[in-house]
Order: sequence, then structure tokens, then C-alpha cells
Amino acid sequence: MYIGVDCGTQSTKVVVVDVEGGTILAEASRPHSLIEGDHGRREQDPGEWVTALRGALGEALGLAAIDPLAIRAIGVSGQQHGLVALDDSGEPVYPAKLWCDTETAAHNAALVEQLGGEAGCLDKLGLVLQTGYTASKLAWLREREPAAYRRIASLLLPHDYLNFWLTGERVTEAGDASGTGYFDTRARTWREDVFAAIAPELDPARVLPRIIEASEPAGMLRPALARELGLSPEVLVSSGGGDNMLGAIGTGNITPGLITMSLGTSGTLCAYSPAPVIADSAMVANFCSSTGGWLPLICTMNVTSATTRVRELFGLDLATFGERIASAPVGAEGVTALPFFNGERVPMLPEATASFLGLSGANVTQANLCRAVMEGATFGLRYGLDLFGSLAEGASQIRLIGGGAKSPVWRQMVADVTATPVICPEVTDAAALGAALQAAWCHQHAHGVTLEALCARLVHLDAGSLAEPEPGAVAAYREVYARYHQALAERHALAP
Ligand SMILES: Nc1ncnc2c1ncn2[C@@H]1O[C@H](COP(=O)(O)OP(=O)(O)O)[C@@H](O)[C@H]1O
Ligand SMILES: O=C(CO)[C@@H](O)[C@H](O)COP(=O)(O)O
Repeated sequence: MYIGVDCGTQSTKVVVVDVEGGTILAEASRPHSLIEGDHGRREQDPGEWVTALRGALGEALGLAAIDPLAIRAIGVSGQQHGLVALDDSGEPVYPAKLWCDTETAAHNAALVEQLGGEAGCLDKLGLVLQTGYTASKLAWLREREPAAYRRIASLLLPHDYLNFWLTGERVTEAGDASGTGYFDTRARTWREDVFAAIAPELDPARVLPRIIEASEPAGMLRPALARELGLSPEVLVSSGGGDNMLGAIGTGNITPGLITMSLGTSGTLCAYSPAPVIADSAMVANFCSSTGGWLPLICTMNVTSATTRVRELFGLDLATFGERIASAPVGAEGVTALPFFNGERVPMLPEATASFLGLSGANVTQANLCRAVMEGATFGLRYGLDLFGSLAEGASQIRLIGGGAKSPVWRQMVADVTATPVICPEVTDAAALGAALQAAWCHQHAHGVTLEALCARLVHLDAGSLAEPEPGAVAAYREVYARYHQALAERHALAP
């Protein structure tokens, strides 16, 4: 039996799986709160992740109704890029600035320039720095919170921090490290000269975690914690990884030819590659996978965060929100939403605000505004898919994950907007399943068990979730998507 954990932006989810039986025994989750402020501030207290993990783990073990001593290993997936800066006693010196924090846009622009623009970034890092990556958060902390910065003894990412809490070890792996912005994604090593340009006072050998292979354990569960949780002290904690990396594993996206799309707080698209990717667009991130390969990725910042804002404004529950959207026609009777409530990464508009365009007396209805925000969030992902170019070629199916994938109307919208069939895995949280699969791989690979075999046993697709593109809607969306591009040109001077 294995445990997978996914520390997302809004909650931590835990899954317990029986690898031999090929079944998911239990799932549980606990929410986190978000510290929101002016100028794009989005932070979280890492202590909340630990509290949520404890709560969800206890519940999942209870629901699984198994002997906890049967658990062999735990894997942890985490929201990417968050800056977890710890002092020498392992306490955060400041709340974690998250992937969706856009307060550091100016610092990111300055860093890109310092590294020699897009070409310099590509040369040094294998990707172009974007607002949201860890690098500009560290530059921001140095400038704005010098007292906290001076106390830094180690720098971790959210999943590294949970691994540290579980094992006492400060390690990381290439998948999550590739989103820091001071890591060479081709050579899979820290880029110490880039780190020195960001944080010259910090010694990278001291503050950066040791890099391990994806198949290696981060460590053993701390004995005191094992006793407290009722688990065996022999439990391994695998390397874990970024949530998109482990979402890829949880959807079986570990060989070329598949696209995984996530409708989580963020929206993401990724495709496995056995070699580093140099895409035509700076917005395609050449991240590493948490399986030894690469995972080119597009991330939009406003997906369920945007739909939730509009849903809550109208006081609708999820079911009624879905009904309202289904009741409006494709194109929301001319209403276009650019849902960049907190700036945006793709399109690259870190300091943008949201707009609703094309409003007239007749079309201002709840149904149209709800539909327009969901369409706008989906068009952002279509925009990303277009930038993917040849990376998406040959992908015959999109594996859809994240909370938004539970919505049938959204699944159909993704199928129609991308003109590609969409299907979801059976598990509620694919990144947590990916973490459990990686844990099983870490525990069993010495005995010749491959990750491919583990995915074949545990990644079950839900046939009932299949959404095929409907030709009429596909044609209608072509025009509505052109209207979205026109709105981007008018509001943000982005050429179609
Ligand atoms: N049926 C649904 N329709 C639209 N959004 C949904 C639906 N079910 C869940 N969500 C949204 O999914 C989001 C949570 O997704 P999740 O992937 O767990 O996020 P994260 O991993 O970023 O914490 C919440 O904002 C929730 O409102
Ligand atoms: O920043 C990115 C990817 O580059 C985000 O995808 C985060 O990894 C957060 O994920 P969710 O909480 O939306 O799952």
C-alpha cells in the first residue's frame, strides 16, 4: 500500500492505493487559506500545509480501513514555484510567496534583462524566466524584507518542505527544481552563477537542497512522526515533485503522445518529452519531468480562481453555476471575458487586470457572464495549446484533471474549443495518484518494477467522462476564439 499527497493551492489531497490490487482505497482533502494583498500578493503559511496533510492523511487512512503498518512509501506532489525560505531552526522566515503571486513582476523583468534577455535566459537556464517562478520571489524578499532575507538558512519548494517535515532531509529533484529559475533544465543542475546574481549574500552550497534522482528516496519517515501517525518507521518518502509533474504520472503521461490539461487553481498543459525542448515561444517552459525526462508546460494563472470569483459574486453553488453556463449559447451572446484577475502568465501579462467586453443591455445575464468567464479561462489554455505547436501534434486525446474537470459542461467546452476528445482519470486528484505511483516506483524499482507497469495498473480512465468535440460547437468556437484574440489586441496590444 502506498500514500500519495498533493499540496495544491486550495487544498491538500491524500490518496491511499493498493498497487497489487490496482485499486484506489481512499481519498481525503483539507483546505488551505490564501493571504491576498495589493499589487498581486498571494502567499500561504507553510504550517497550514502540514496541518492539512495531517488531517487529510488521518482521514484517508481511516477510510481505507487498512492496517497503517502496511504502508510502504509516501510520495508528495506540490504546487510549483512557491518560495519556502527557512531559518536555521527550520521555521519559515516569511510566508511562502506562491506561483500565482504577481507582486514580483518588476523583479522578474529586471532579472530577465540582467541575464541577457530571452536569449540569455535560454542559454543559461534552458527556459525563459516568467513571473511566478521562484527566482523573482527571492529577489523581492531580498529587497523588501531584508531582515527576513538575512535569516535564510535554506530555500525549499512546497513539496520539498513537506518532504523535509516528513523526513528531516533537505533535498529536491529536477522536476520541481526546474521551476525555480536558478536551475539549468537541460543539465539538471543548480545554476550557481544565476543564483549569485539574484542572492549574492547566500551560499548556494549551504542554502539550496541536494538534488536527487526522481526514483530515489528523499529519506525515511522520521521515527517520531511514524509513531505519531501509526505508520511503520520503515516507510520511504520518494523524491516527489511539482504537481504538474506528478499529475503527468497520474494520467499516464510518461511517454510522448499525450497531453495532460489541468483545470486547477491554475490551468496547465503539458506533454512528456525524452529530451529537453526548445520551443518557439518563451511562454512554453522547458521543465523537467519527475520521471527522468522533460515536461514542456504552459501555465495560465486564472482558471478556477477566475470562475470561482464570478460564481461567488452571484452566490451560486457549483451545480447551479454549471446549469447557468449550460443554459447560455456558445459565445455567451457576444460577451468576452479576459479573466486576468491577478495578472497572467500565458498570455504574458503579469500586471494585467480582468475585462468583460461586448456587454450590451440585452446580453448582461448571469448565464452569459458565467459562460464568458469559463470560456475566457478555456481560451487561455487554447492560446497555450497553439504555442505548443509541434509538441501537441499527434496528441489524439487530452487527459483532463484538476477540480474543474469534474464539470461536464467544462469538459465539453475544452473538447469543442480544442477540437480534441477529452477524458478524465477515475481518481479525483491525479497528482496525488501520481505521487503514490512514484512512491511505489521508488520502493519497487530495485526489483525491476517500472513506472510504466505501475501506471498501467493504476491509471484508470473514466469512460463516462469522455467528451467528443461536437462539429457545430467547434465551428462556432472558431469565431468566438477569434473574438478573444481581437479583445487581447484591443485591451493589451497583443497581436493575434
Ligand atoms: N464541478 C465543478 N465546476 C467548476 N469548478 C469546480 C468544480 N468542482 C470543483 N471545482 C473547482 O476546482 C477548484 C479546485 O481544484 P483543484 O485542482 O483541487 O485546485 P488546486 O490543486 O489548485 O488546489 C476549486 O476552485 C473548485 O471550485
Ligand atoms: O505555476 C504553476 C505551473 O508552472 C501552477 O500550475 C502551480 O503548480 C499550481 O498548481 P495548481 O494549484 O493550480 O494545481
